[in-house]
Amino acid sequence: MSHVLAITLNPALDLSIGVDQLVPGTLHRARNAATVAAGKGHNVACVLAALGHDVTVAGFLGDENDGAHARLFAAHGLVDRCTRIAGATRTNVKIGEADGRVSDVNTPGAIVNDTDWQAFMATLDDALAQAPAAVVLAGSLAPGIAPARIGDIVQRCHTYEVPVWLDTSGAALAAGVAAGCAWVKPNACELAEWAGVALADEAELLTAAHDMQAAGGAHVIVSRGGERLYACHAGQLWVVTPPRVAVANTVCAGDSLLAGLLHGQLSGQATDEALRFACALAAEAVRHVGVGRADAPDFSDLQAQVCLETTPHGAVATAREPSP
Ligand SMILES: O=P(O)(O)OC[C@H]1O[C@](O)(CO)[C@@H](O)[C@@H]1O
Repeated sequence: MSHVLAITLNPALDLSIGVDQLVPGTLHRARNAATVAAGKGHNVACVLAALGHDVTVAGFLGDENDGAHARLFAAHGLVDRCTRIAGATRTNVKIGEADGRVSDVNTPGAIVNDTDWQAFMATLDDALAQAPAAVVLAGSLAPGIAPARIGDIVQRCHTYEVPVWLDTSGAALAAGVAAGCAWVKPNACELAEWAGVALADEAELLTAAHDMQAAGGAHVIVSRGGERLYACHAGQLWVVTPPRVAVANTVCAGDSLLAGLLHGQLSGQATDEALRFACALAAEAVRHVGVGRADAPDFSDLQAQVCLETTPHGAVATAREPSP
């Protein structure tokens, strides 16, 4: 198995609250509530560790409340290289309704100053010198981190010849793509924001994905919630239809997808096999709070239910609905 460095520049404590139905402006009595240590890179790290990889985590954690993250890292055997900063790691609120819909309120996070940044970059150099097989750079930027710094991280990874898997949004996504990443995982909204246009249909979405490849994302996978997703990889367009599952909580689906795909690549799986595994892992994740589990008893069935189609890049406009 491989060694991976997972970077989360703005981690969070996720406070998940279950209500029957969210009615803005009214009092809700929650059915349940739980707080877990999270953040996109950390979630990816947990999945990869469960799949047998050796994972180091880096980024920032507030020194006032790092206990939950430290316990998470210990429980998953993650090597903790996170830079402690003054203040508290943010809490993000996830309100889940009985029908599986989730409303997210993601807060800004503790401020990262220049000294914190220099400390982080020194740690990054150290971690890259250990020759990880890949770097995952995922999530939003904490206040104080300029988007251009994503480009600095990617460049530093190039110096050590380590491929970067990027999952972020807005100006940080643009900076990361421009610096050149191995894989980029925008969702459809993030891709539209990057392209600067509303993506009215599938053809426009695929054009934007190919533009992202041309701009520096060598391979691009576009996630679309429970709908079929698209992967532009090695001259092919892959159209992947997920299995239908009862949706309980969608929060970690994208992180599970990215981790599953990276696991497939690191394990030498063929593209179709890796996409099938990743898509099944994302579907498994939405059945409960938290990341997808490949040890779920019906995981092979989920994999078998993933529908894959492929066409050459030139045929993007004709990507079809899967056969019934
Ligand atoms: O960094 P962002 O984009 O605010 O996203 C953070 C959120 O994303 C998640 O990692 C899920 O993808 C949550 O655990 C977390 O609250």
